Amino acid sequence: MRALLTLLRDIRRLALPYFRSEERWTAIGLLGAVIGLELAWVYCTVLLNRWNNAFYDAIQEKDFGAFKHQLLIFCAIAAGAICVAVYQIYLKQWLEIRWRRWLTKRYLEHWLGDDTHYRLRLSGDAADNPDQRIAQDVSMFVSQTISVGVGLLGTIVSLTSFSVILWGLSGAIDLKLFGIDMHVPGYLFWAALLYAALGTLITHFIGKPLVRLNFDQQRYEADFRVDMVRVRENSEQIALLGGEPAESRKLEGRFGRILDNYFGLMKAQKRLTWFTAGYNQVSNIFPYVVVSPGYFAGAIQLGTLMQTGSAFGSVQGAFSFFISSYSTLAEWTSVVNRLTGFEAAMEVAKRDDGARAFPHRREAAQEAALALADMDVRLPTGEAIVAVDRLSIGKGERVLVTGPSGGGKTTLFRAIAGIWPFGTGTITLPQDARVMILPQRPYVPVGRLDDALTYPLPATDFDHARLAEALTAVGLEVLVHRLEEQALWPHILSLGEQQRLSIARALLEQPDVLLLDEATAALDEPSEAAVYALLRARLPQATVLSIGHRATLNALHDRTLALSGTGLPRRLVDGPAFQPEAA
Ligand SMILES: Nc1ncnc2c1ncn2[C@@H]1O[C@H](COP(=O)(O)OP(=O)(O)OP(=O)(O)O)[C@@H](O)[C@H]1O
Repeated sequence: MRALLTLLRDIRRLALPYFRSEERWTAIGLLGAVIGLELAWVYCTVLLNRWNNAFYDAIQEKDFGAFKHQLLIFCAIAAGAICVAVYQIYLKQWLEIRWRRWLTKRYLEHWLGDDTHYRLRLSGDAADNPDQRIAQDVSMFVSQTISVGVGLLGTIVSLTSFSVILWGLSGAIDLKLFGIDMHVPGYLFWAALLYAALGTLITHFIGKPLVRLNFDQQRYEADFRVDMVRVRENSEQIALLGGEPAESRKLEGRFGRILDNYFGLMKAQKRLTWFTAGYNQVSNIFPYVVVSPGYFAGAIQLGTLMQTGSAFGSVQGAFSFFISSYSTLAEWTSVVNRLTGFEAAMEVAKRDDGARAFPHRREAAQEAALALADMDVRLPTGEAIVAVDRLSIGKGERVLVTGPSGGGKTTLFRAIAGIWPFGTGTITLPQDARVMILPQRPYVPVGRLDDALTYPLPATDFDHARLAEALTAVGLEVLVHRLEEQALWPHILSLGEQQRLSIARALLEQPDVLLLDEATAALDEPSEAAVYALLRARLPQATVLSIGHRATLNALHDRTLALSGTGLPRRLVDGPAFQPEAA
């Protein structure tokens, strides 16, 4: 019961925001229309039920005139029912796609805002496969919420209408139970209720494992898909390393989980279908078995038998809503659980953001380009890896940061760039200073080269001549005529070319603080020196902090910082470049 209440609360929390959003009037209007059409559908079935009585009476009486008249009435009811069915599906789909558009946009904003996507990755497996949550779960949630919600409403209305009809058609019955004489009015209604309640209990008992199995199935499918995308993205490395057998083993393992779970699903579904299919078959005949004694005793006409049978079927069918929709409900429950988990994980990631460990203070009167104070950079496990007591770097200064591999240099840069949340301390920058970080392996999006060059700004923000000039300055003049070409640039460009491209990006963006994390490591030494000379010439005001291991970098910088000490945390101090001990 507690689980049901939690589920209902989760559904409400996921569904309500759309109906309170700026689109609320269209949303409410569409929902109202869909509900109205559902009620119209129930009304058609009530009319058909009444029609049953007159139609079968006409047959029994061999009254051809009445028979023809009833056929005409049937055509009118059927025409109405067809229109209702067509427009209900159409408007339902309309509501679905609008709701999905709104919810997808909202999730994308949450996921991509405040570095949440990165923080979710840092926090591990809290929300597996966000892509699947946004692409598939949102769609399933919307369509299933509408169909289950409207279906449930239709069922309740249908139940009420047919219960009244059935109660009116059904006489009272006198029973002797446990030696007590009982007078049961509307006994057919109670018979339908008992029949359906028993069925529902058994269905729930048999079908319970489906919720978990559906949840896992979606997760395993997504893991399998993501691993294949990784193979595609790293196909060159895999081919070079001859990693195909390893990948194949891994993918087969992933698929094995899908398979095992699917077998579980099949077995659970089979068990459930044994019961529900049998139940549905019995349901076709059960009402007539219950009502027929009255007919054979001559108490009721054929028309009344047919109408009562159909009303009984409708009441029992409505009571059995749970049975007929169990698989959908199970799937819906797992979708709701996945989306709730995703929202909760994003909330946690954002809450970390609220208590951001490294507040970036912006001060108008700040003299230094970058000041670090009392910093304690930590790993997600809480272990401190880098400490900075007090450090001030002047405008235009070129600083080389050195230290042992794995010492925490990149992590320190992440903290300065504002994306690393673990640790304490203060980072102070001038009011409008722009910070840009260039990693060793730059992100080069697929698409047009000019968009890749100016990423994340659109290429249209720059004129062609400027882009061509930036490319030429970094030695990529051969690419100038391909600026508008769409291609898989991350696979086409060598790592050195990608590093040059990202230097060109920095020339265009003109940051105040430029962090180079081994951003020129793929270039030969003279080319690297040329790039640093270019940066000095083109960005003379920019403060440049570089991480690098080459001794030649010393001469290209004004100052050197080193991570000192052997134990953790290592302290960042002014001093000679870190020298690895000879092995
Ligand atoms: N997301 C993360 N989760 C857990 N540990 C991490 C994460 N990122 C980095 N680390 C760990 O932090 C330590 C420092 O890593 P970092 O990349 O900052 O080192 P580095 O000094 O830049 O190394 P290198 O010179 O080899 O590039 C490493 O032990 C690394 O495994």
